[in-house]
Formats: sequence, structure tokens, C-alpha cells
Amino acid sequence: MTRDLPTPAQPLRIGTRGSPLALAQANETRALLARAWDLPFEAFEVVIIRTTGDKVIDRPLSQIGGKGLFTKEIEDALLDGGIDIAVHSMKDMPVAQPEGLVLDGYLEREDPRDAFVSLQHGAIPDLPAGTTVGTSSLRRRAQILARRPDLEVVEFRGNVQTRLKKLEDRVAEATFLAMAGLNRLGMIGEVPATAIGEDEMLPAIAQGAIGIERRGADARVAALLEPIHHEATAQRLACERAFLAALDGSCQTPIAGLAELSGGRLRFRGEILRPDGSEVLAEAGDCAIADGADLGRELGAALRRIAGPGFFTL
Ligand SMILES: NCc1[nH]cc(CCC(=O)O)c1CC(=O)O
Repeated sequence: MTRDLPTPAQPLRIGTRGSPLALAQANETRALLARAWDLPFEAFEVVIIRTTGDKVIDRPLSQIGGKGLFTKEIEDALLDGGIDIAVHSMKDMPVAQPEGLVLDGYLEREDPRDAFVSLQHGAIPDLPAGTTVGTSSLRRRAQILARRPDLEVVEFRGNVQTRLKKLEDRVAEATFLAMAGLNRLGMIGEVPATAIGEDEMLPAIAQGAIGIERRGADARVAALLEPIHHEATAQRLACERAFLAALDGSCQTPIAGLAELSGGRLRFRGEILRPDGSEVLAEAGDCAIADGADLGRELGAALRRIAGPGFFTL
């Protein structure tokens, strides 16, 4: 094995998007690998890849559609050998990967909750009727409208920094961001953010988790990733992503869900919403930790039956 370790002359190439959050995640992976293998940072190289999603800035992503808007170019680079691993926010990843690639390495999950961010207001219940709330997430839009149909939701695209700038410019009076992103960017003390309990706003599937994708046939890379893999995160995501898969979910549909481990059991709660928030359907259950994927699949299938066709259509 030692012979196969990366070196500064032949570094392991880590592919990532170029946003500040994506770079923070790639650098976290790089630091964990360097520490796990007692290698210099230079044995790992971060390679920035521009994706279609990064180029389209003038339309809501939900209208552009298409799978893998933020991943295609990165996965192509993996497949053609331009990079050795790709680091992703798992909540942005489709449930299936292209032939030849596997996505089964996970870093320890960060806080999965959403944050309420506002320069004027302290929490959702404090918002006066008619307040504008910015989000581009179909899930967050549906969830906030389910709770507060009297609020006005406006489209709010861009990376974390861009969205905070829009708050300053009063494009909206409040927004939602993932706690994980704020923590990973080291911004938590710097922005007026409050974590929202999962009972109040159930997070996106896999929110806060980082996944590492690789070529399935690359045994050397698989071995390199082993010491930084976090199995408890993998167990939680197996349940959450099976739920998403059973619902045929993509980032085009308002779906939320969170699996947690305690006392040797896995507990999951999932929900689907009509895009206007007029209906919320939820299921919950618990199981042995190893059976999480079955539980997620069953609860997803149950919700699918209850919802019937057309539930997600406006
Ligand atoms: N869709 C963008 C995206 N993808 C992952 C995160 C946050 C970090 C995470 O969930 O791991 C964000 C930004 C946000 O929702 O605030």
C-alpha cells in the first residue's frame, strides 16, 4: 500500500465546484486525508471544475431542470481520469450515479438543520404578515407557506454570500440557509442566524453531509478513503436517500426527511408537500440501524400511495 500513496509529485486530485462552500468542503476532505495518512497537504490537489449550474445565474434552477446540473462536468472529469475523487454536498446529489462511479464515502455529518437568517426579525413566528422571505428551494418555500401562508416568498438564488448580500439590499427580510454551510464557512458568529428545530422545518434529505465520489474500479482510491469514512453518517443517509428514491424525488420536488441514530436504533421522519404548502403529508418510523434503507423505502412508498399522482404539480 505504502508504494501507492499520493505524493506532491503525483498528488491525489480532488475535484470540486468553485463556490466558497464547495472549496471549504474540498479542503476539509484534503486536510482529513493528509492527517489520516500522515502526508503533506501537497500530496492532495484541489481541482476546481465549473459546472452548467454555476454558469446559469439568471433563472430559477427549478425551471432549468435536468439532472446533475452541478455534477455532470465533475463526474465527466472523474470518468476520464482528470480527477481521482469528487467532493459533493450530498443534498444536491441524485440518488443514482452514472455507470462506473460510486458515491459511498461520507465525512461526518454537520448540523442538518436549517437556519433562519434575518437582519430585522428573530424567528419565523415574529414575522409580520406580508413579510418577504427569499428562497430558491422548493422545499423551504412549501414548508414556510404551509406554516405561514400570509408570507410572500421571493426567488433568492446564489451562493451563501450572494444571499446574505440580498438581505442587506432588502430584496427580502428573511431567508433560510443550511446551518452546515454557515458552520463550514466559519460564518456562524457573523450572520444573524438561528437554528430551526427539525419539528418546525424538517431538513432536506442528506443536508449537512459531504459525500466522496470515485471510480468504482479504482481500488487504490477506495482504500485511501477508508480511514476518513464515517459509517454512522452512511447509515443515516442510506435511510434518507432510499426514501427520496422511493418518491422519485429530485431537487424539483418539496421533500424533507431526517434519520437519527440513538440507543442502537434508527429513527426517521419524512414529509412531502404540495409546492404551495397547502398540504403536508408525513410519515415516521424506527428500525434496527442496518435496516434503514428498507424503512426509508417503505415510508417513501407509503407516502407515494397516499399522495397519488399529481401531488407535486402546482
Ligand atoms: N443547494 C445548495 C446547498 N447545497 C448544500 C448546502 C448547504 C450545506 C449542506 O447541506 O451540506 C447548500 C446551501 C444551503 O442550502 O444553504
